[in-house]
Amino acid sequence: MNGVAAPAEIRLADLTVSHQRRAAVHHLSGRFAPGSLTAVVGPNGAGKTTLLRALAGLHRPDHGRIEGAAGQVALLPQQALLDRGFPLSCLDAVLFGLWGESGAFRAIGRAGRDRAAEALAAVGLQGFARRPVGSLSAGQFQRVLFARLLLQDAPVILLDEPFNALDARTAAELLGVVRRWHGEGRTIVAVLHDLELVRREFPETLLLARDCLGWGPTGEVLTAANRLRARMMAEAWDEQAEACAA
Ligand SMILES: Nc1ncnc2c1ncn2[C@@H]1O[C@H](COP(=O)(O)OP(=O)(O)OP(=O)(O)O)[C@@H](O)[C@H]1O
Repeated sequence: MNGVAAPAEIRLADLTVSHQRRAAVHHLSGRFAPGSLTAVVGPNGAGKTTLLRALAGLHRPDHGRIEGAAGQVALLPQQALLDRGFPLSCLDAVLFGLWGESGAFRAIGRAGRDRAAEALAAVGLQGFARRPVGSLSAGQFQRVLFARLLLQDAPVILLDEPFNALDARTAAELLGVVRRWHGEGRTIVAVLHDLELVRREFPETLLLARDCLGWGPTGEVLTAANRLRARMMAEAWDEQAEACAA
């Protein structure tokens, strides 16, 4: 990594995270080893996005603890959850990545703007600095969000459905960026639905169905029996059930 601190181990201890008192992640314990590359998979509503947001410090646990993540993490949010209607240039969108360094209301100097332009170029968006993000295709916008992660240069990178709805070329190029981050020793956690991709590229998998159904080497976790259990749990979810009191 370019002078970035090595990632610490991230430990989850009996973690429960809820929305409106309904548990989305339920008593989850385990660890992301430094430099590991982990896929988080599971049915719709399994708590995957909620877990990533909790790791990023955006959602407070109801119960249990997350250790080792504070100050280390950069998050790629799910594109479908972002509003692109506001007037913002690609360069400014990338510069948001420097907020942690500069503070929200401090001027960003020439060096920061140069780094943002370099990050745009690194994801194939030379000449896009002034383009409004609202005018971009889904693939171009995802490249902008990856450029922002490049600028953040964090030891731990959280990716929420990073390749969803992308053309094959963009997906392959952004996968190349993820491989490079992994090669640099960063810890990477990615929410994914494409199990072929997970089997091919991700050595570790966490299978979530609000409860943890498996966390370890991908081949051992993504068994037919575990996937069936995840589907059955999803079918049985009681959306009115409240978070357990423990
Ligand atoms: N802001 C919210 N307010 C209320 N409930 C929420 C909120 N966000 C998520 N939930 C609920 O929490 C549960 C887990 O949602 P989450 O988005 O974490 O699942 P997911 O595994 O990422 O799903 P998907 O694969 O569909 O993106 C779902 O039942 C969802 O409806």
